[in-house]
Formats: sequence, structure tokens, C-alpha cells
Amino acid sequence: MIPQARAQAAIEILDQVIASALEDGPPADALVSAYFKTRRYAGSKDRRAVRELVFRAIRHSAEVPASGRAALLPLAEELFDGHGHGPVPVEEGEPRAAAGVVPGWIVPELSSLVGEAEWPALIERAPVDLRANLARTSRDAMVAHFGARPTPLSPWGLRLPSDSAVTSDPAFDGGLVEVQDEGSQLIALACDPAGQGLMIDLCAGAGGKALALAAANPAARIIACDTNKARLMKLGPRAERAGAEIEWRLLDQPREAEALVEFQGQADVVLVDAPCSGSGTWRRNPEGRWRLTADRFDRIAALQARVLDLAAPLVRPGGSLVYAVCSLLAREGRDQADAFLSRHSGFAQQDIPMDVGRLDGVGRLLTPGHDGTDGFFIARFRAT
Ligand SMILES: C[S@@+](CC[C@H](N)C(=O)[O-])C[C@H]1O[C@@H](n2cnc3c(N)ncnc32)[C@H](O)[C@@H]1O
Repeated sequence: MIPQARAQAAIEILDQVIASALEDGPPADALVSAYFKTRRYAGSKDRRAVRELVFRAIRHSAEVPASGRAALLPLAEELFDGHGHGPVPVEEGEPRAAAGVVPGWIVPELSSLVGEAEWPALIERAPVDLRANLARTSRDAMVAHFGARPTPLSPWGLRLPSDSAVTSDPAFDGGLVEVQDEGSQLIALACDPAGQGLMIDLCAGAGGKALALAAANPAARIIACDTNKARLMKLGPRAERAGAEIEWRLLDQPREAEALVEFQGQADVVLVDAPCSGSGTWRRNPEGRWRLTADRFDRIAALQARVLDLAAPLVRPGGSLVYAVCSLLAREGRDQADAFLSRHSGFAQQDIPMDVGRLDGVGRLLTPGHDGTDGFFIARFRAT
């Protein structure tokens, strides 16, 4: 493919990415792969180049662009010359996406800790972080195996350059490592897993945090819950690979509590890794900025409060509730934590057992710019 044809392909994919973001459809990565499934003439170099153009255009624009053409125009205007199968020449006054990091309507929602100097880091390409499965190996062994650097904050982590391929490595197949951002590892560490008996991961998804808890304390009873069956079903093969024993419960919204009756007042730790805006992971999913709307944000914030209220009765007296979101928005972080404490007089703020990130209300905020991790808010509460 000549460069102009690659640009046209990127425009067509970007049109799909924009539509998908507005309809909450598949992510950009999946759309790029699907596009090339039916275009066998494109070689691997073409695919890589088009993918790179698509993601550069997504990173460039904070607001939803008017079209794929408008998204790519500011980055590759020289290719808009009508040559071959390339984009037709630019017309005067044609829309072009403005450069930006944070969508205008989200700026007032950001935690006050995330100043403009930190914004570029929110969309910089992220490294690949792995968590060594300490139930089976040591971090040093995995650092040597991958030629990686140890992560500075998590004692379980190792860091590889962006786009490193690890899932075909024998150490991954053998369950010695999992792909997990250092910030996510710190959430599991915030549960202080060593020595806990019963830990419930209430929003377990595909079990990333539950697996980290199991690796840190193989003797613990760990229950992974979620309302999304497809996600939860991914946990089984991952746990098998890691040699971890994790029970699971599929919850039925809005009757989640019914499946949890046996655990009322029993858990040493309940982790609520709540559904959120994902604003802390824009560096991995830059089109997440185009997916969030004010309505969706309201619904997510209401769901976070509901899941926290669901978690509270499960904690035994003296036990802990750990709340985490991969978000940099105050409503999901410090405000949500404050509101929880005002609704639940039986809980008090508890320090996280490590000095990471910055204090943000009763919790701590980790950011790509300050901590080199994905962005997370983490708070811990003790049941009195
Ligand atoms: C941030 S993700 C969890 C990621 C996961 N802990 C991990 O480490 O990979 C939030 C999860 O909450 C789940 N969820 C949404 N509503 C829920 C509810 N009412 N009860 C429990 N889980 C819920 C979503 O399906 C989603 O998998």
C-alpha cells in the first residue's frame, strides 16, 4: 500500500472508531483487526503503519472528531493529494480535529491534583507491566528472564517497553507472570492480603486483582464476583495457569445481595474495584475520552455508590473495605469516598499500608505523571 492508501484506510477505521465510541461498541484495537481481516492484500508493515496512524489520530484529539478525515487531517495533510486510493484533496474550511488531552467538559471534574503540566502523561504510550506470581517464582527471576526493570512502587512488578509481546512467552503460559499495571498491583497491596482469611473481590471482572490477592496469600479464601458472566468466565483459565484457587459468584443485578447472603459480616477484606470512567487509563485506551458522556458519567457514579453499599454489610467488624477506581475524576474518587463515610457511620477512614501517590481527601491518587502508573484513586475503610 502506498502512504496515501494507508491514510485512506486509517480514515475509514477512524470513522468506525468514532461511531463505535458514540454507540459504546467495540474498542479501536478490535476495529483495526476486523478491518484487515477482509483486506488480505495489506501486509504486516501496512497494518502496523495504519494502526499507528489510527492511534496517533485518537491520541491527538480530546473531543470527538467530526469524522475520520477530520481526525487524520492535522497529522498527515501531505497525504491528502488525491493520489492512487488516497484521500481526496483538502477543501477550504474543512473541519480538522484540534489537538487536546482532556475533553472540555471533563476538565472541571478532574481531581485538583492533576494540574495541566501532568496532562501530556495521560495519553503517552504506557509501558507493559507484569506481576510476578510470587506463589510460583520470584520477581528477580522474572526480571532476569524478561530483561526487564523492577517497578519502583510494587514489590511484585516488572516493566517492559510499550508494545512488548509477552503472552507467547513460556513464563506467561506457565503462570509465572500476569500482565498487570503497577497501579493495579498497588490496589491488591492496599488490601494488605498477607494474613487475611476471607477476601471478596466484588467487581472482579476477569479477576486481575483476585489473582494478585491469591498470589500474595495462597492460603486465603478468595471469592470473585461480577455481574458480567463473559468477564468472570475468563478467570477460570487464568487461575488455572497461575495455580490459584479462587471461588466465583455470578451476581444478578439488581439482586446482587442474594448471592452474597452467606458472607454477611464475614469478610476480612472486601475489594470494590468499581466500574468507572476509565479516565486513569486513557494512555492505554485513548478513545475512552470519546466514549464518556455526562449521562454515562452520572450512571457510573450512581452505580459506584450502589456497589459500595452492597459491599459494606459483607465486612466483618474490624475488617476492611478497599475502594478503587481507575479514574482521576473527583466525583468517582474523593467525593465518592466522602459520601460513603457519610452514609455509613460504622466505617472509618483507614490508611493504605504503603506510602504511594498523593493524599486526595480520605484516599490516595496515583497518576501517570506523578507515579508512572495508570491513574487510580484508592481508599480504605475499617468497619468499627
Ligand atoms: C473496573 S472493572 C473490574 C476490573 C477487575 N477488578 C480487574 O482487576 O480486572 C469493574 C467491574 O465491575 C463490574 N460490575 C458492574 N456492576 C456491578 C455490580 N452491580 N456488582 C458487581 N460488579 C459489577 C463490571 O462488570 C466490571 O467487570
